[in-house]
Amino acid sequence: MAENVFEFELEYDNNQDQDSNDALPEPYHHDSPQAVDADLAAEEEKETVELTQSIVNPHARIGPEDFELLKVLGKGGYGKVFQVRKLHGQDEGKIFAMKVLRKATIVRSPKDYDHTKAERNILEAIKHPMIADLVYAFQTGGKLYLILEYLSGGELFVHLEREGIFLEETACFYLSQITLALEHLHKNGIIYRDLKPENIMLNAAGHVVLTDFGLCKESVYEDGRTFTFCGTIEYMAPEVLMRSGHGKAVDWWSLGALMFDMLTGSPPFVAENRKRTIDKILKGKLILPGYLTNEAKDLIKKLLKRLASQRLGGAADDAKPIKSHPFFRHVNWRDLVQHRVEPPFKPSILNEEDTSLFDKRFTKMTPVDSPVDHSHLLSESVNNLFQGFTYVAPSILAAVEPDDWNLPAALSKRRLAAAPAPSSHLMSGMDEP
Ligand SMILES: Nc1ncnc2c1ncn2[C@@H]1O[C@H](COP(=O)(O)OP(=O)(O)OP(=O)(O)O)[C@@H](O)[C@H]1O
Repeated sequence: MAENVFEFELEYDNNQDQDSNDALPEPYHHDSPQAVDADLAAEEEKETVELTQSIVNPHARIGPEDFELLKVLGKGGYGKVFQVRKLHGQDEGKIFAMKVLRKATIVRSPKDYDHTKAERNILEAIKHPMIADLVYAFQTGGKLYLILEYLSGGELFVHLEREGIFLEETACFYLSQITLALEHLHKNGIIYRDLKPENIMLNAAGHVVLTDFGLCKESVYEDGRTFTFCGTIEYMAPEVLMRSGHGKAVDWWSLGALMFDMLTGSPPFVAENRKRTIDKILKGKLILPGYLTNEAKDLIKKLLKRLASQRLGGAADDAKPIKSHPFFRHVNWRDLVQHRVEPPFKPSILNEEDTSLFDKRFTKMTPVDSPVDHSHLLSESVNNLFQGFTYVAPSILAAVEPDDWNLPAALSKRRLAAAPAPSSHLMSGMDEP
């Protein structure tokens, strides 16, 4: 493929980008009284359910003593994620992912879902083949431990980084599975909100599974670093960045940003710093490379409409028009949800414990060579974290030295790649929407 195929400019140009259909109207400014009113109105309609041990496993007595900590898998904005093995009772020997948070709440909009069906159990609302299964939860030492299905295929975007970009057919498979997961959450009144590459994982067979489920999380980090926008912002909808009150359509914007990323190699609006990235998301011109098919261009344009009311998926029928868009014309949605469609590639893993597809900075921490008591070396907070666990792998002890615990989440290569495009000229064959 020609070298310059992927070179294109996403230059922010104040003079050209004010497409009147697409510019955000003034009342969307986050300091405006209208925006505040919208936020308050939205808050009033919300129902919040805090995830607790009694909600997730009301009948089983589960605690840290039931798990062995094997590896660190990753670190998000809110806490670390470990690979664990269940030691006793049901699921004995099975591998899970364990996420440590201070607190997690699921926020639902009651007006959006069918109460008779969904209100029975919040867990039903988040159960779906394309959403990580929450199997157990327990609380101890002021922390919440969520035991989730272990997704050994790693982050989808690790595979994308390896490939550079995906063929449209490949992207179509992943995007359609993500669409199904979002549609399910929306039907249950839940907005995912934080759709971004790091949250899209693959299971052992290569099917998409979203981690989280619109959780509102509280960080385990103790220095108050919990900002709304502490992580990746490149995939966030304009109305999220403007804090102007937002609905389900925010997830469809993120889907559009992911689609753009999968097909071109970087998110649609990137700049050298967060402020300029936000500026571009709010006002920058969307430039689509000419090698995309018309169907792909059309869907991206319709998902990246700045006004949520004009965005595909922004109406009451939510995912319906997205699923019937020509880009997805070959998708058999029924087969897809039942995992009856062969994934584009199968992750190469040896067994269910395999962590080779995870970031080695986490999984290959220098092992501490003797199983001695390291507690005197660890800070009180780290000590508390491991209290009660039957076994903590030496590599985990090495991985959570107090200094490291406070480091910001490691930047993925892809997020680093979300730097400004160096070229200052438009490549040939570029289309403008
Ligand atoms: N169920 C899982 N199975 C395997 N690995 C997982 C699982 N959940 C999360 N991880 C790994 O841990 C990393 C951090 O998780 P995650 O992004 O969900 O954390 P977080 O604290 O919720 O942060 P954020 O909200 O910033 O994404 C993921 O990028 C992934 O590599």
